Amino acid sequence: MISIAPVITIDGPSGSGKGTVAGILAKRLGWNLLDSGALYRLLAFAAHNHGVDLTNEELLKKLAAHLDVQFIAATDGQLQRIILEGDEVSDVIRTESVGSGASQVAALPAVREALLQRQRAFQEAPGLVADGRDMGTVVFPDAPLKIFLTASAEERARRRYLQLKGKVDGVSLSSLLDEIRARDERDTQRAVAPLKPAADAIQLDSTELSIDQVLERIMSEIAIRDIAG
Ligand SMILES: Nc1ncnc2c1ncn2[C@@H]1O[C@H](COP(=O)(O)OP(=O)(O)OP(=O)(O)O)[C@@H](O)[C@H]1O
Ligand SMILES: Nc1ccn([C@H]2C[C@H](O)[C@@H](COP(=O)(O)O)O2)c(=O)n1
Repeated sequence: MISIAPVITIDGPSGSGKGTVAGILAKRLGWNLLDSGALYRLLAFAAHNHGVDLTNEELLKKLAAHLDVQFIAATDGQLQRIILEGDEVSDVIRTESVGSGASQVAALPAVREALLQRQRAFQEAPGLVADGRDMGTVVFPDAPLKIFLTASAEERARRRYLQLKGKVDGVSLSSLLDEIRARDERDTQRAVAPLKPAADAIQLDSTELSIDQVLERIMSEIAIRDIAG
């Protein structure tokens, strides 16, 4: 009998806490992790390095298909590391400008198609926690547990501000709020795989919840479904 590794999908807008929660959950369950947003960020970053325009769908499709990237799993006390063309880029791809570039290339159908199989290849035993925008709707439509994590734009900008303050020069709460709203607009309004909850997703608003409270809710959904052994 072929057994397919179970997938937990966590989709939602920027700053809702998907990446944080997915990382902790994967570690707790001992499962694999797919940070799908990192793939779009890596593509935007590589395009910039190679002088490829973010509207050139044909060249971006080729770049996406040949992206030389390695994800090194988190170890005790260390987050997952990301290597692009031999260089560690774990931090440099996290800026809001790379995020905005990622959101632009992610709107191109040929780019999404080129990255689809690469994302599905992360579905390996004993299981996968995948976070992004279309994990539950397009990439893993049969996942036994789908979470759609949200928070108000103001709270998400506040979280991002706290995250970047002291690390990045010139961050302001109001410009972060503008950038988050612009990214929400692009990610929800694009024609292909827009950000939206899957019909069978559990919607969780984390505006008033701590990270631990979000995890607790998800752990109880995992227990109800008995999907983590
Ligand atoms: N429930 C929460 N309460 C307070 N802070 C939170 C909560 N969830 C996440 N955070 C913090 O908010 C920031 C953004 O979280 P995270 O990067 O996980 O969001 P994200 O949804 O993955 O964003 P993106 O899609 O842009 O990568 C981090 O500093 C994280 O620690
Ligand atoms: N499954 C995904 C993941 C990400 N994107 C796009 C849209 C985001 O604005 C951008 C960066 O993602 P983040 O790292 O902030 O989660 O990438 C997407 O379209 N589909």
